[in-house]
Amino acid sequence: MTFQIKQEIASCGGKLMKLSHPSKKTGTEMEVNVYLPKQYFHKQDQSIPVLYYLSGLTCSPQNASEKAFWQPQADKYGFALVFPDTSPRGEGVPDDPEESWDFGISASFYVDATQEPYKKNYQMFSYIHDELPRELSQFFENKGNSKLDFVENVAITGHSMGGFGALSAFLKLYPERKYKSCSAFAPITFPSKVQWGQKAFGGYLGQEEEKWKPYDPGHLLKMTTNIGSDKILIHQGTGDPFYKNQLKPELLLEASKGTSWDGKINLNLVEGFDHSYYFVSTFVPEHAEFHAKNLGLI
Ligand SMILES: N[C@@H](CCC(=O)N[C@@H](CSC=O)C(=O)NCC(=O)O)C(=O)O
Repeated sequence: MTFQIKQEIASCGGKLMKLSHPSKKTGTEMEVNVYLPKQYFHKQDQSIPVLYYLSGLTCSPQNASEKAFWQPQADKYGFALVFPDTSPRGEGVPDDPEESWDFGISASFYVDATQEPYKKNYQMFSYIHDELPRELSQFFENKGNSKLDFVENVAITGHSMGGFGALSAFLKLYPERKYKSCSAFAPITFPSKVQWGQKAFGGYLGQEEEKWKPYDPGHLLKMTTNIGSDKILIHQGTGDPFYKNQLKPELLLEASKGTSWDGKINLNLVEGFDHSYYFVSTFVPEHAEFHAKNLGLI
């Protein structure tokens, strides 16, 4: 299995690679964008770490590649970026029976579905955190002057549904500390408690709430122990139309009380910002610095 290079675009000091590959996990062709920072093009002594960015509902790998302005930050610190897709797509992939944008295609919630008809293709957790990093490592091995580390020295972030995906994966895989750091922009923080999450978890995982807990940051905080000084960085705009009914970061803080994550969630409520990429791009430099520190770049 390998990647097809759909497009290579010079961007900032590096290059954005638009790739696609057949995924065993989803049974579909998956698109993914990878930004190679300027450091990649000059021989490095150490492997270049990778930041994974998970996008929100309705997105493809293009939204953040075009509008989040991560690329100058990747060049500044020397990390690569991976922008995966938000769901499987294509012929035969089941979508939302209600034809809404909050479930189905481009709304996978990054879980491994257990329910019909979704379980065949919606294996996004395994795809993103296992298959994709392995495949990217193989593809980039022995290419270019520098090594890229897609597996070990990695961090994760995301926006909205993708913010949830980042928190969920960080905490779910925390015992092995797969991701060195996690941040999120306007994430869905406690999906079991809000309509978007209940619909998605119900559809992909079934109606039994117990089955939702292993993906829900609000529960995962209680199921995994912070081993030291790890912090989670979150920004949330107060002018975001989804803030009070779907995102609810205060619920996550409440859930962290009395756990090893108490005081470790750095929630920044930012006055007036909405849910758009104007908001995301404003705070990308702060998140980039946070991850660069945790990836040992500064
Ligand atoms: N189409 C919807 C709006 C959908 C939306 O706001 N999507 C966000 C993520 S929401 C949570 O996951 C997004 O990132 N959109 C892409 C973009 O480029 O802004 C509506 O009609 O309200």
